[in-house]
Amino acid sequence: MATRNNTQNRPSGKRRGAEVRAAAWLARHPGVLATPTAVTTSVLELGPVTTGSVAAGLLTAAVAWRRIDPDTYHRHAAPRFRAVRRRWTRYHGYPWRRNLDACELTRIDRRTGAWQVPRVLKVTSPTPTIDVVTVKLCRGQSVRTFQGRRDELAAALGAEVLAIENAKPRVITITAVYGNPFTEIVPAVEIPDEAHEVDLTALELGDTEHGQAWSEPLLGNHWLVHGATGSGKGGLLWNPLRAMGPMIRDGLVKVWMIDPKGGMETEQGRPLFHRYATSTDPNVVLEQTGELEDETDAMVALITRFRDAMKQRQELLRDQGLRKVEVSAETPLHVLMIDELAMLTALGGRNVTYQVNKLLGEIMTQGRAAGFAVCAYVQEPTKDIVPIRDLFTVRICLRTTSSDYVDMVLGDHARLRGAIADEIPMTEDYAGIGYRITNTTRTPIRVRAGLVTDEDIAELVTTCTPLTRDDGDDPTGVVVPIAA
Ligand SMILES: Nc1ncnc2c1ncn2[C@@H]1O[C@H](COP(=O)(O)OP(=O)(O)OP(=O)(O)O)[C@@H](O)[C@H]1O
Repeated sequence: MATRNNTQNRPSGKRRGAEVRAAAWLARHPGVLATPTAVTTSVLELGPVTTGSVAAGLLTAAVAWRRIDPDTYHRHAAPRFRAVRRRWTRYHGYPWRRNLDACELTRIDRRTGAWQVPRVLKVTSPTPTIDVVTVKLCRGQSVRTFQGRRDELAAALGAEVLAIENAKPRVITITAVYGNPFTEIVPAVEIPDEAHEVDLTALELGDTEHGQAWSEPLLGNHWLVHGATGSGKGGLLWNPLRAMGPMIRDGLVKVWMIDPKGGMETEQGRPLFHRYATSTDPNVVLEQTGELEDETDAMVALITRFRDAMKQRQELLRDQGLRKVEVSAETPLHVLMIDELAMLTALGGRNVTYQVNKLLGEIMTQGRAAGFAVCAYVQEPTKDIVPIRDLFTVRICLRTTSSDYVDMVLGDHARLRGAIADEIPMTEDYAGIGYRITNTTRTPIRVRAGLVTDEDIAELVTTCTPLTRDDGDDPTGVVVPIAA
């Protein structure tokens, strides 16, 4: 019985007629028919002059949009124009068939003898150097067929690197990266002269691959920065400090720095910090009560104090009937920076892990309106290390060691949309390069942080060390580490 059914369901071995195939193709590409039809109708009905004027008007509008507001143009219009152009020039017709054939990714149907070419369903082009191509496989192919020919296909397409993933049954996405848009080092961001020039809702960090300034909001946000060792996380610690330097100097921003990696990265900036704790410097642990027994306690104590300060601020706002803080010398923005959160949450022991996660959860759920922000830097973004991951509102993914980490940091399907941070080469030419996701369109954008040298940090310390020091006398007698 089964055999008979199989025989009945088997394809007849005959190809569909050419006119049926042409109709199916047109149904899949309605624009091919609709565009010339619309143009012809317009010429016949309105005349060539009016049609030409409308076309010229649309072109002028696009050019004007690009000139007047390049940000929104690059976010909304450019990816669409680019995707259409690339679809028809790179991923269609003869060039596409020839490339796949050269890589042995086409098939000959053994019954009909028809040449089968995996069909492009969709092309998106989130950035000028990244295309994401959704492809329907031929029967008998799998994602592994393509993954096995990845290098050959990259070479045939002229791409630097490809990432190939399953999207759904018999459908894959090919993310093609065409070169490094950052051929030159981006310098450290400028330190503004005065506090009023600082915009806490758009702190500059470097460049986007569109050649524009890359900024992120800190006020009302929490940052998660992920990158493998040597990926350039330092730039995302120092550039924001430079961008808000005058506010630190004038006491409008207070930075609480925790460096569980022994202070190698942050020691140079110590005079800038309102509070400071490292894992190795016993001098920063002042024990008045004898409660602080080791460096880890000092770091946990510092987070506790940060939380307490937030609670006090909440009370103040409640008393004043305010729901949100206005940054001022009386109510500054407090920023807790933790360089390598894993040292506290994964490696600090069960008690420390529990305390730190609880404190951070409390701070991050309640601190935004009160003017308390957290910036955490991690090499591994798994749930063990960052269980409170979803509370971070700004996330940046530099070079990473695992493809799984990309979605953990940037959100579901970020890698499918083109953020292949795991394919960023492990060389210094690519340090500081990573991806962020735009909140409006959810498309990934490649960014590069400014390179902050020791001289740049020294300049920051010289020009922006706070004018007055608040040594933080604590009525409880627990003295947390004090900078400088
Ligand atoms: N934005 C950048 N542009 C160019 N080169 C950079 C940039 N950032 C860092 N680098 C280079 O990469 C090296 C490593 O950077 P960095 O120390 O910031 O990495 P990291 O991610 O903090 O590493 P780790 O986690 O091991 O401390 C630096 O010494 C510098 O030469």
